Order: sequence, then C-alpha cells, then structure tokens
Amino acid sequence: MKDNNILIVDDNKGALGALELLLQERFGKVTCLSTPHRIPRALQSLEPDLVLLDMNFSAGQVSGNEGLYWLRQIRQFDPQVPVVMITAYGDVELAVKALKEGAADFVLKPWNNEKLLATVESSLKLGHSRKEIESLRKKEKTLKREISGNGPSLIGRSKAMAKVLELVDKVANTDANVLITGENGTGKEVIAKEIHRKSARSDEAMITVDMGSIPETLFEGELFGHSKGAFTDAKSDRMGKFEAADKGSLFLDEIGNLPERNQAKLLTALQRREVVRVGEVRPRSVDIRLICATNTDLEKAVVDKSFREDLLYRINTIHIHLPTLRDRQEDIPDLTNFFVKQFGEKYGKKNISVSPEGMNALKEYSWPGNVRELQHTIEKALILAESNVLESKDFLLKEISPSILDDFPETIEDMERKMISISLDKHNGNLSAAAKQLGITRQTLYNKLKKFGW
Ligand SMILES: Nc1ncnc2c1ncn2[C@@H]1O[C@H](COP(=O)(O)OP(=O)(O)OP(=O)(O)O)[C@@H](O)[C@H]1O
Repeated sequence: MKDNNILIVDDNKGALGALELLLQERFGKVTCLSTPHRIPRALQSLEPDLVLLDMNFSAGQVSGNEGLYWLRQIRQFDPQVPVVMITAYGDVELAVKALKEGAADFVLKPWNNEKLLATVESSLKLGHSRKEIESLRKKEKTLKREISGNGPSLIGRSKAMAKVLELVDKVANTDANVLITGENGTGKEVIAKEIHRKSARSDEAMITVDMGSIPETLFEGELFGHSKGAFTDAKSDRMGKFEAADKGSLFLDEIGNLPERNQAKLLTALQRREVVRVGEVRPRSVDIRLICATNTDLEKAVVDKSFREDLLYRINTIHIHLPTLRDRQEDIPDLTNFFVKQFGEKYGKKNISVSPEGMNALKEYSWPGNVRELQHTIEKALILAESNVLESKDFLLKEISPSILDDFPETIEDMERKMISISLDKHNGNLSAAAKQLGITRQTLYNKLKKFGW
C-alpha cells in the first residue's frame, strides 16, 4: 500500500504534522491542508485516493456542520474517493450523520495509531474497489456496444425499405417480440441490430444465437446455462444466452431450424420469462426483448407440423418482411457506392468508382443472394480491379440462361433442397465438404437434411 495519494485537511497544525508522519511511512504520498477552502483545487490537482477530513474548522465550532459541508463538496466532485472524518468532538449521532452522507469511516481524536492505520487501510481498499467497479462498468458498456454492433450502416431509400424502416421506428421502443423474415442476405440481422440500437435497451447487449448451429443436445446448456458438474464438460457454472441478454435484446437467427423438442423448451422460457440452468432447479428471471429471424415460411412449417403454432404466435407479435434486392433496385446504386467505399478503405483503393454502364448491369442482375451477394461481388471486383472505374465485366455476374429458368425452383425451400442435393452429389455425400461449399455449418446442414426427411 505504498503508492497512495492521501489528502489530510485539519486546522490543527500539530495534528497535521503527526498524521503526515504516521501515514506517509505506510501509504505513500501525503498532502496537508490547514484550511478547507483549498480542497477543490487540491482534489483537481492531486486526485487523492483518500481524504482525511476534520469536522470543525472555525474557532468555537463543535457541531461538525463544516465537516459535513466539505464532505458533500468532495463527494460531488469525486463520488468514488473515500472520506474518513476525524474530530475531537465526535459523538455517535454525528458519526451516523457523516456515514449517511457517504463518509467511508469515522475516527475520534485523540486517535489510537494502530486503529487509525487500520481504518485508513480498509478505506483505501474500499476506494480502490469502487474505482475498479467504475472502470469495469465502463468496459462492460463498451463491450456491450461492440457486441451489438456500432451502426448505423443501414442503406435503403427505396419505397419498400422506407416502409420497413417506418415499422422499425414504431416497434423499436416497445418490448414487442419481432419476427423478421426474408430471403438469405436481405439484411435481417442488420434490421435486428437497428431495432436494438433504437430501443431503450441500446446500452445493453444484443446477444445473437444462430439456432441452426447449436447441436440439439447442447441447446439447453447454451441458451439457459448450466451449473458446474451438470454434465461431463461442465467444468464451471456458466450463464446461458438468455441471461447474457438480460435487460438487452436476444436475437434468435434461423429460428425455423430449431428442432421440435427444443421448440417446446424455448416456448416455456419465453412464456415464463425465466430460465432454469441445467443442473439447477431454481428458476432465474430474465428481462429480454426477443427478436427472431428466418428465411423459411413458418406458416407453412406450422401446416407441415414441423413448427409449433403456439411458438409462432409467441414470437411474431410484430412481423417485418424484408423485400428482396430485385424488388428494390433503387437501392442498388447506394448500396454499391457504400460497399465500394467500405472495401476501398479496407484494400487501400480509395479512388474507385463504378461506370454508368457498370451500375446498369448491377441494377439489372437478379441477385438471388441479395445484399450479401452484392457485397461479395463488389469486394471481388475491387480486389481484382485494374483500373479506377469498374465496368460490368469486372463484376463477373453469372447470367441465368432461360433453360435454367425453366427448371428453376419455385420456393426458397425447393432451392435449398436442390442446392444441398447438388452439393452432396458433388462431394460424394461428404457432409463437411458440402457444408463448407454451401457456406453453412455442418450442424445446420444436418438439421436441414433432417427437416427434409433425407
Ligand atoms: N440495408 C443494408 N445496408 C448495408 N448493408 C447491408 C444492408 N442489408 C444487408 N447488408 C449487409 O449484407 C450482409 C448480409 O446481411 P444480413 O446478415 O443482415 O442478412 P440476413 O438476411 O440476416 O442473412 P441470412 O439469412 O443469411 O442470415 C451483411 O454483411 C450486411 O452488413
């Protein structure tokens, strides 16, 4: 405890000298003030770790009111710094008053050296803990913002997107459950982040869970947490995603991929707004705002009996459907310029632009992979670009031939089946290789195969 900075304020010069000698040997630097009026300046210049404050300064004053006044001033300037009150006229009532006003402790004159040193030491520890808590809180806040994404990088001035954004504004500040649907890559996660960012919960985290990538047996542990020893790998207590999202938002992506057994467990947690960690019996309350997303037709899944109707009603209080990129061609130039700038900075190619002919080609393309495909197309074009102006040939767009269109799947689900089947054929049934090529996890592929009954 040698590197502390202590401020002593006492009008009695004898007491000041004795305290200085006693404290500097044990705790580090000590600064003495014989008049309280210099306290504000000293707090600013010294940033003390502790203040030892006399209660009476003016001659004849024994009420302790002066000390209480300066205690308030100090706490206003720095609420974390511990203040130990010291007086010759202390009584229990005055001590209680000072403690109520936020003093860390109270010492009577004449003091007992050992007792005083112990009081100062424990008050210093209290001050250090307060500072640590304060800095951890700040760190936590920054991390939560980092986890939730910093926004706003949401591009979309088309009529279709204006409607979506209007709905986002209306629901953001409510706690209504929101279901976001739309094809792959239309920006469902971007919209979920926007809802969170505009909500009163934006200081807390938005925790994202990809429901398709959690193995069926690990679902409860991942979402609800587990206690130490609940299963072989549970080496310590762990909170689940629900608890981590407490006071913030929980974003369940790919909710359509949730196996039936776990749909019931999720529904129970949502209805009760509480979770029970695996290995425990005591429920823990959670205060979350639920946002779900899917590219599957959940109404159809309900008819097919692969998705619970009661769960669908629970999650879709508000339904936001995202238009495909081909249904909002007006957004293509803004999105293109946004990605050109973003990747231009990333790859050190800042003067790149797109020719009018190139922009037309981008607008006319059908974008089956939506905004994500546009993003990847621009990134590739920028990396390979040999001139500063990108032409249509630079985008390597794959035009779909009419014969392919004849055989084109009618629904996204049909397309998924087809893509999975082609990929499995290509990789001789090797799930890992097919999943890698399709850009999904092996577990998601496995869940889809199960869903299709393959
Ligand atoms: N309106 C937008 N403005 C800027 N970037 C966008 C917009 N929409 C989508 N993106 C970008 O496109 C990519 C895909 O978006 P996102 O992951 O939100 O789509 P998704 O619908 O959730 O996809 P999936 O169904 O595959 O999970 C992301 O990199 C995202 O930043």
